[in-house]
Amino acid sequence: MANKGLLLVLSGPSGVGKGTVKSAIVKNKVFPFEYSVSMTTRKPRPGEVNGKDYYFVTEKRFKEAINQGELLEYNRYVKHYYGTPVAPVKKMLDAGNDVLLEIDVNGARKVRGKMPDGVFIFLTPPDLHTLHLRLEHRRTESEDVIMGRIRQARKEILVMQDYDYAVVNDTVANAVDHIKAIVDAEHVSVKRVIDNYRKMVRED
Ligand SMILES: Nc1ncnc2c1ncn2[C@@H]1O[C@H](COP(=O)(O)OP(=O)(O)OP(=O)(O)O)[C@@H](O)[C@H]1O
Ligand SMILES: Nc1nc2c(ncn2[C@@H]2O[C@H](COP(=O)(O)O)[C@@H](O)[C@H]2O)c(=O)[nH]1
Repeated sequence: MANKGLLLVLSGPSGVGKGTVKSAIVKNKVFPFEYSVSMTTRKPRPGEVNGKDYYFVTEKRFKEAINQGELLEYNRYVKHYYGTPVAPVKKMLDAGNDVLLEIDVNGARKVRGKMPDGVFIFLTPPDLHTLHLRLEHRRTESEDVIMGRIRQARKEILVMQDYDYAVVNDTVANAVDHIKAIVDAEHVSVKRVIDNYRKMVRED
């Protein structure tokens, strides 16, 4: 059986650039990974595709997913629910693929509790003013929602200490380079090599 893939949890405040950095990694083929598509009750933004960016569902369906134990974690974030379907994540990891979760800090804390072997990366803005500007320039939320997200960001930045790595997204190229270095190092961490060795011996 294949060695298990790495669970990569990329978290950080809304607007810091998680999606942009993830897309740059994919576009430039920096390293291979499978993306965990989240479920949400928010409405799709222009250009977002159901099943690719998110599974866009009703609140009724989301609550059913919670009750059926379909989610690894979920959170209510500024008026909407977001959650990670557990089955595809486990399947992709078991197949030996690295899996990337792009989730908020509350969700990341819950994943840490369930899957402590994950690699937890906090993407941070150079400063809060820059974060505010990025959310404004993105033009996907009203000023009201942006203010809610900035208020949330002030709290979120304080939990950076619970992460394994902090990466400043000053430029996308820098952030991508740092994340690549982290993933490369994690692949050869002694803990991971020993875990895989033990698995190999058990299967022998
Ligand atoms: N390094 C950067 N320099 C300048 N602008 C950036 C940088 N990274 C991202 N941006 C811009 O900031 C905005 C927010 O980025 P993005 O949507 O990727 O954030 P996010 O963290 O995924 O947000 P959310 O959590 O709300 O989905 C986008 O308009 C993006 O183009
Ligand atoms: N706890 C979770 N948070 C998630 C998940 N998917 C996305 N997110 C985070 O929600 C906010 C808002 O996202 P947006 O797409 O509306 O801008 C952002 O911080 C995302 O990272 C999830 O499955 N679980």
